[in-house]
Amino acid sequence: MAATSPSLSQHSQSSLTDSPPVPKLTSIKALAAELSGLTSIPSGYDFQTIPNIANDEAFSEADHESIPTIDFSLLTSSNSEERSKVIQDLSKACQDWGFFMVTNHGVPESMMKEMIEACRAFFELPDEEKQEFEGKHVLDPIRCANLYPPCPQPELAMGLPPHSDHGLVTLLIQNEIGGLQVKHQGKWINVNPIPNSFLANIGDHIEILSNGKYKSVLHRAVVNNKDTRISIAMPHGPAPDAVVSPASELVDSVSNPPAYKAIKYKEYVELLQSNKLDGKSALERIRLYDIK
Ligand SMILES: O=C(O)CCC(=O)C(=O)O
Ligand SMILES: [Fe+2]
Repeated sequence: MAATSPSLSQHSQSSLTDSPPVPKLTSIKALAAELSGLTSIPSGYDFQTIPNIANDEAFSEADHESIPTIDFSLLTSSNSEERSKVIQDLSKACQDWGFFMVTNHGVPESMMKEMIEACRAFFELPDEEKQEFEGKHVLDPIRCANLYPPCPQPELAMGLPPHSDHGLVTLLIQNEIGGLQVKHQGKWINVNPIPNSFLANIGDHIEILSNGKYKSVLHRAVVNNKDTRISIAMPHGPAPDAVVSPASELVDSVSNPPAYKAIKYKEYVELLQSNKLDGKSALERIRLYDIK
């Protein structure tokens, strides 16, 4: 798994897709200053004009549909029944949701808060200083910090457009402001941050390795008109030259043939970049047949 070193990227309430043209703003500070006097967003930031995001699918706020929670401490419980139950829950979460909250993980709450505050302080730095930390390539080991300032017309904007993560597993910490939504059974479900928890999600390469059993699920970040949201995503991927394919133990040529072509991780990322961030296009390209 890739280690992490700091490299921070900043998202705004604009969509990160490449069209239509947006006003040139170099930093979140510039953007926030620009927005403070505005009651509506500049037209180029209106995500409803972007074909991939327009005509949005159903959105659900139903309380009963929420991301599963895994109590990490139970994974090492001395009680084997408890252990086997949480392992089953974890497997089910990876199959049904591709996302789960992790509680009782042992990372001190104070450390998680400090990371969020360090991230907030980072975004206050002058642009020249921030640029020193920028990753040069998507495969540079990164810790990706996201800042979503308040937006005057949140219903028209998108903090981060729908995508799946390309690595193995991503761990995310966030401040207390919600905004992340996960696609589940055709609907966008709000993730309500549980204090002091990590959010884990399966990336494309676990979907490949598990032959489609564990799902790499679309997610996106929406914005609001009151509070600044901060999140730090820590992606973990295979080595760049590792060739990833469905695990031989999980396939058989008759009843469960491989559903994905083998591909080198770095070639996959290049494929992904050539297709832009519009959903699961790279995964679709190497899928050999439809899986449910
Ligand atoms: O800000 C968030 O909650 C989502 C971040 C994310 O999905 C990513 O960085 O890949
Ligand atoms: Fe993501």
